[in-house]
Amino acid sequence: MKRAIVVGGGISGLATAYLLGEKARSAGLELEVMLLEKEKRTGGKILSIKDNGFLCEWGPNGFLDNKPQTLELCRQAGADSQLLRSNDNARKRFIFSEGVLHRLPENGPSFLASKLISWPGKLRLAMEPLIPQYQGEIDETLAAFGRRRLGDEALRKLIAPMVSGIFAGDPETMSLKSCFPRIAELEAQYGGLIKAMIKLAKKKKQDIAEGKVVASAAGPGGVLTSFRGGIQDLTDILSARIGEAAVTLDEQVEKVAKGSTAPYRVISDRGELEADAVVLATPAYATAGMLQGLDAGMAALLNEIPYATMTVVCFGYRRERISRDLDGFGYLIPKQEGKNILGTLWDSSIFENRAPEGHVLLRSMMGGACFPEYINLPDEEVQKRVQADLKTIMGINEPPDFVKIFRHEKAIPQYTVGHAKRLAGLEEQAKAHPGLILTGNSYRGIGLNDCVAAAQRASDEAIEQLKNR
Ligand SMILES: Cc1cc2nc3c(=O)[nH]c(=O)nc-3n(C[C@H](O)[C@H](O)[C@H](O)COP(=O)(O)OP(=O)(O)OC[C@H]3O[C@@H](n4cnc5c(N)ncnc54)[C@H](O)[C@@H]3O)c2cc1C
Repeated sequence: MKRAIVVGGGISGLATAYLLGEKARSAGLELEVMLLEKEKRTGGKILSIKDNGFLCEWGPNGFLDNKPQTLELCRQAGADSQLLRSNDNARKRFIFSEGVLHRLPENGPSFLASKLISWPGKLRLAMEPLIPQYQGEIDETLAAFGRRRLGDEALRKLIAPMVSGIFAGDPETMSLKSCFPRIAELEAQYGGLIKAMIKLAKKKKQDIAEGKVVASAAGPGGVLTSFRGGIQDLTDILSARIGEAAVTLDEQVEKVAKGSTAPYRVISDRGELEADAVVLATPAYATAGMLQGLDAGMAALLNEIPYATMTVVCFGYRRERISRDLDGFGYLIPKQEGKNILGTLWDSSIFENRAPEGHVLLRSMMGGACFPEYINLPDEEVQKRVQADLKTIMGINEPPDFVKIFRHEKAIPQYTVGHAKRLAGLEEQAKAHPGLILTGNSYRGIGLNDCVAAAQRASDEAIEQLKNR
């Protein structure tokens, strides 16, 4: 029997191990799949903590249903009946600018009526179709792209908060084509974003008229989806499907070397195992450590991928303590506003059952690539700063009734300028190691959907290699 070892039990590793087992079965391939995880639990960045009736997400709080990957995996693993869609009002998102929470406009008329962007800023945005298409060779930053196509104000108030909301990133360093490849493609294909929107809307209308199936996700980003027990249900279900015997916890892989009876030897703090295929679903810096001896060139490229820090601050309040409505998803804050937090998610408005009866749960994010030093603040200082910001932004004068603070020293990989070149280098060098596959959020997308899509590709590649061995 052949053996495949998956290292790392976050969503990427779990999805890869589960899919590998399923694909091997349907291909009639006799395969032992093993997953090694260094912590005493699976889930990686996914962890749903229940305390005093509150459900606090340590990392992600869901995935968007406008891409099919995670939904499809849930269906395949028999987890779809337990899915929980976010409330409809979670479509309403806000930006805090110049002392006011502005609703993020969703269409042309609401954009014109919004006071978020000034009239000169709106005029500059309206000129977008006249801006020539990018002809440069260099990997453009998100900031350069935003300034060039949409103007400085849109960059500050729309693009930068979005980049901090998704990547906890700094638009001045992040690569457009690596972070948002679709946007780069739209400019290349249609000559501009407004032109692309008009053409795509026309095509959608035509498709509907011709009776073709068209994605019907509510809102431009789809519907945020989780589980009643929190997003950890997803990784718990996958672990259970893979099977207790195949998942080893508390085992830290130290090295991947050439094997003697099989192509690879996986060396951990517990011993050694030989494998026909190895999938490393670990963060880039951890993968670099494992590959140092086998391929120093790959390790060097992996070490070039930086990570942003993040502090997640959960505050629970009795509902009557908050005078404003919490009808929405929450808000993001442009850096120029000089606040401590990057934004706040109104978690108990997004999903039911995130707070006990008569209470609300707010989750604020601090740090990111723009404020790396915040990770070192002690709890009392974090709480003081978040309270001060919530007072100015939401008018909450009282201290919270419930507090939980989580720190991620290496929260999210940053796809900075040069990321695509690094990936091309890794791909080239990986050709020397057939059956050694890298996956996870360090490469082609950090969303749960991206991790599951990458797991599909990794499991396909592993099956192909195993069949040919
Ligand atoms: C605060 C926060 C909020 C987020 N919000 C969202 C959201 O709402 N929606 C969304 O789609 N995405 C969100 N993301 C991104 C998403 O959570 C991650 O990209 C995704 O969970 C990463 O999964 P992964 O399996 O690739 O990596 P990880 O979850 O980091 O898993 C890697 C695993 O490898 C293990 N490991 C490391 N080294 C070793 C070793 N030597 N041996 C064995 N095991 C090892 C680790 O312990 C870990 O379990 C968020 C991220 C953060 C930090």
